Amino acid sequence: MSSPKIKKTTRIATRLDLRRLILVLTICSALIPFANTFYAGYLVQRQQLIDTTLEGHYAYATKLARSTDDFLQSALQQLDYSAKLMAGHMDDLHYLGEEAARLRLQTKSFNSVTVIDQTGYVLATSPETLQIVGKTLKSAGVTEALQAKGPIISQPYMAVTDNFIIFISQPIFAADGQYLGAVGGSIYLKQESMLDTLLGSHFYQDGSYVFVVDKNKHIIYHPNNKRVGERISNNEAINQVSQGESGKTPLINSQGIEMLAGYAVVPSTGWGIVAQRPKTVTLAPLNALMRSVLYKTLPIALLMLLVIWWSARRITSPLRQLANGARAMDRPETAQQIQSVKSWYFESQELKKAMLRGIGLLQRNITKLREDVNTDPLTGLGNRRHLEAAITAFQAEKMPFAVIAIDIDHFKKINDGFGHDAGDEVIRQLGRQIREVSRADDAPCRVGGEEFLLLLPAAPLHSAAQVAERLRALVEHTELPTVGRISVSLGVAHWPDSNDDIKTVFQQADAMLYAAKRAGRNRVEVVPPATTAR
Ligand SMILES: Nc1nc2c(ncn2[C@@H]2O[C@H](COP(=O)(O)OP(=O)(O)OP(=O)(O)O)[C@@H](O)[C@H]2O)c(=O)[nH]1
Repeated sequence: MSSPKIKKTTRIATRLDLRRLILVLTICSALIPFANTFYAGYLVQRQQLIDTTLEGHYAYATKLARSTDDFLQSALQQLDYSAKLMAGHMDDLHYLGEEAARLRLQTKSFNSVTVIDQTGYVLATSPETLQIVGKTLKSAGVTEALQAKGPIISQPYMAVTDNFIIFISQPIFAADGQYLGAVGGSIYLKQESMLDTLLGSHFYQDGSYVFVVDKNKHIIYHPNNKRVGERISNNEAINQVSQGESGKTPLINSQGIEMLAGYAVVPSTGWGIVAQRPKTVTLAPLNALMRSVLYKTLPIALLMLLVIWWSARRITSPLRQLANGARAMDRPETAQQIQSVKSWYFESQELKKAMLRGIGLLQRNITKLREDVNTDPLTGLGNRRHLEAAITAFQAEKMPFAVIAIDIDHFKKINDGFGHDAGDEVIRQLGRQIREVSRADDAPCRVGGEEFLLLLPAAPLHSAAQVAERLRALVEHTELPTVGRISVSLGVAHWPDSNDDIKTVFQQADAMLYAAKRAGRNRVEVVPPATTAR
């Protein structure tokens, strides 16, 4: 009884023949390393690209922080120079206006310039269109400047002119050191300003951009100036830079977009400059490159698969044919089929040879077995099964035949007098003699202990009677080593001449045999013509 496990294994083996197995193994051994190398290569290049981009943005943010710092220092120096000139002309409003205009137009550092006295009262402006001359300003920048009585760069705030600005100012002192007021330049954060020149001119067209935040995480510069003034708290780069840290990091920005950012602090103000680029934009060329590599290598990979599949077919084809042959080893035509298998390589040749040897052996054994089944082991003549097969064949072919029934006379005495082995030898000897008088087509059979039948196809009754007589005489005149001379009695009949019914013909032959016994043995009795049907 086969176990479920063996059944399952057989089912799998039936589904998975050698060709499929080789194909699966080839795909695994060729395509998986190929895919793995391809993917690993992609990952390495991707990481390199990310690292290079981060490094580049960090270097860029650092450079911009330094330029911005230089610009602010330079702006303070320009204001300081003007403050010294204005110190001697605080009551000359025309002069102050001229100097403010020169400062704004020549340096182009500021969107506007304002001169105030020590109370915040506006003495002069450029441009004059500001319309704040004569007003006392209380804005954050002005208040900070008046309190500091020194150079300041304000935090961004909403000015009286309704502009979101940064106010940079220098104090004005008289020659005797008396504080007279301040001259300040404003940078309008939501309009075109020096910051655009400084930061926006470096704006990449490849998706990279720069923005600037103050210490409180308010945007003070952004390429989209609608975002100026916005406070951003959930951005890693801004968090770092507002704590005075410079560096680089991948991050998800406030809009939920993955970015690669470099950031640096402007030392004089604590502002943070962030240069960043969307990750997808950074990786897009690499993805395109990998796609192109894939498209170019795919045909080669497919060709390789095809070659492997074809080779697998060539290798497995003889094995497959041999396996089919192995399933039908008992059929006579299998040897011919296996002989025609083209075994083009050593292993299949050896397999083929071994199978042919095996089939030869098997078929010899089968033939021998078939013969044994129909043969009497003592005499080598046919047995009762052989007799029946012969009768069936003659009947089918409508082949007339004669029957000779043969029995050894007084065989019991031979057995009793010389032993069973001697008796056996007598039976064997009679077998040989029956064969001696038979033709190749005749069917000599041993059907009982010392009873024999000889069927003679196509032999008429009188010919069979002659054969019977020849056998009788042969036995009678043969001297046997142990038992000496013996004799046999024989009865002869014919089908269909003696009777149409085969069974009756055999009974007639038997009856003739016993008639011979009764008549004194060592005789041949033939069915008399009166009992023949025709
Ligand atoms: N040695 C040997 N003896 C056998 C074999 N088969 C049957 N016998 C013996 O053959 C004998 C047949 O004896 P009977 O049938 O009485 O006939 P008979 O002695 O030959 O006498 P008749 O036939 O009347 O002449 C018996 O003693 C059987 O035991 C066999 O295969 N070998």
